[in-house]
Parts: sequence; C-alpha cells; structure tokens
Amino acid sequence: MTKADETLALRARGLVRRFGETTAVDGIDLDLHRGEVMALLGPNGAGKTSTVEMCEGFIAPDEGSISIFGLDPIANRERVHARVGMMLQGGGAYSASRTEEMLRLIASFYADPIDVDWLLDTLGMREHGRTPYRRLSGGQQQRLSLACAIVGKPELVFLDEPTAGLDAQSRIAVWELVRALRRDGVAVLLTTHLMDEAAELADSVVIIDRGSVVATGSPEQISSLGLNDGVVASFHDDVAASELERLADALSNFDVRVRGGNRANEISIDGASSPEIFAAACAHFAANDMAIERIGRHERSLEDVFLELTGKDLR
Ligand SMILES: Nc1ncnc2c1ncn2[C@@H]1O[C@H](COP(=O)(O)OP(=O)(O)OP(=O)(O)O)[C@@H](O)[C@H]1O
Repeated sequence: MTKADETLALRARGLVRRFGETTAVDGIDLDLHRGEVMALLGPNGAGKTSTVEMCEGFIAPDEGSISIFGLDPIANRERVHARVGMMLQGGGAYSASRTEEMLRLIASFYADPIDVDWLLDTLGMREHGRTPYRRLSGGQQQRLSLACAIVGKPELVFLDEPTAGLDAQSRIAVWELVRALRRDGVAVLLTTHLMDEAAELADSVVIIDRGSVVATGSPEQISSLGLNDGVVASFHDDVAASELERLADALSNFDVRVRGGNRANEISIDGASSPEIFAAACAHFAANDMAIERIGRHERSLEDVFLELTGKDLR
C-alpha cells in the first residue's frame, strides 16, 4: 500500500449505473482523501445521488468498482458503515422519538461518540431537545439528520445537500461543522446545488453532467478553466446579435473577438483588456445608447464555469 493509498478514504473507478434505458452514471472516477471535502455539483438528474448511493453501498454499480478504506461497501457493509456517516432523509422508524433521545441512542452504538450536548449547541438544536422528530421543521430535521450522521465520529461522511432549505444562520452553523470535521481529518463527500457552498467548503469540486465528470479540481482551478484575458460588460437590456456585430466593427483595430456572454444581457470581448479597449468599448456603448450595468475584466465564478460546461443553471 502506498502512502497515497493510506490517506485514501474513497476510491471509485469507472462507475456505471443504468436504470432501464437511462444511464444515470456513465463512467465516474473519484478519489477522496482523509481531511478533504469534495463537492459533487451537477444539474438536476446529473447522476449525483446515484453516485453517492453506490458509494454508500445502497445500490450496486453495473460496472466499475468502489473501495472505502480499502473495502467494498456492499460486500463489507457492516464494517464500512461502522466507519462512515450518512444523512438519512426522512425520519423513518425514528419519527416519534425526541431529538435528544434519538441522538443519545445513536451515540450509544459507538465506542467514542461526539459529545451530544456539544452537537446540540453547535447546531442550535438545544431548545428542540424534547421535540419529537415529526414535529421539527424541515430545517431542524435536516440539522438533526446531520447530527445523527456524525455523532459516531465517522472517518468518512456523505452529506446529500446538507444545507438545502436552511436559513442563513443554520447554513453557517453547518458549514462550521463541516470545517471542524475536515480539521479532524474526516473525509467529506457532499452534493450541493449551491456554488457558494462548494466554493466555501470544498478542497475539490467534481462537476457532473449526464452521468459523466465534466470538470474536476479545486474551486480556484475550476474557476480559471479556459480563462482568457478580456472584458465582460453587462447591460440593463438583453444584447441583440446586431449590437454584437456593431461592437466587433468598432473594435476591429484591436486583436479581440466579440461574442455574447453567459447571460443574454452580457457581451464578452475576448483577447485583451487594455485601457484602450475599455475606452473604445465604452465610447461605443455611449454612442449607441447601451446602458451599461457593469464592465470589468474577465473574472469567472464557479457558477459561470458551471453554466459554460453544462449549459444549465444550478437551480
Ligand atoms: N430508481 C430509479 N429508477 C429509474 N431512474 C432513476 C432512478 N434513480 C435515478 N434515476 C434516473 O437517473 C438519472 C440520474 O438521477 P440522480 O438522482 O442520480 O441525479 P441527481 O444528480 O442526484 O439529480 P437531483 O439533483 O435532481 O437530485 C435521472 O435521469 C433519474 O431520473
């Protein structure tokens, strides 16, 4: 076993999963190390949940292999699950039990659980300690599911949209908890629809579309994918093709390419971003009565790259 293998919490190779005619997952590879947070991002139906469920050992891949701490999660389900935490959606058999009671019961299954009082306080659940699960709000149930997933001090945690439906304060509490897990050397695989969540938390981001990985790297690496120098301007109104042509004519002395931006109200000028180009472009916009909302150098967020790669908005 190499050093890299020792720190590896999860390795997936060539994962394929079909449902009838649909190939939900089409050859995905993942490597997640201890103390690393990996975010799976993708539009609806991209194959995130199917990927996670295979890694959790709940559904079998049609092709490919998964190793969790060197073990196959289906053949060694009990041994794997003793070291892995996962958020369960819905209360299931626990729906009548009270928050604190449920957490203490789950903690009692483990030799060295996280302090339940600390967890209740950290997740802002103290005042709901005696509330039955089914009476908790959606956001409270979500936080309790997270607490249940981590109370056993797992070495690897799967979090499926951990902050979906949470208010801003609770979201920050969950982010803090994920950061604390990471500091403790826990490997975290999370799915999210929130770019800021991925950018805030993840060491590595894997963008999935139609069952395949379309980009992978740190949030910074992904944001700079294919980035070239240039200017991007956004306008109050959507930009017509004729306006793009007129601007291209106005800038024909410069070595740039004019195209529509990621959004209908944007123009991208690719190639250079000198003061002369800003001046010429702004003079053209003023002469043509184009109300500029914002103009600046090319700078892309994770969300822009996602849009370019998948052609879809995250939400
Ligand atoms: N049990 C199933 N039976 C049939 N088709 C399924 C099943 N589970 C998933 N699929 C299909 O597989 C594809 C991938 O679904 P999956 O739930 O993995 O995507 P996702 O990225 O998690 O989407 P979302 O963000 O909407 O949760 C979709 O086309 C979905 O309809």
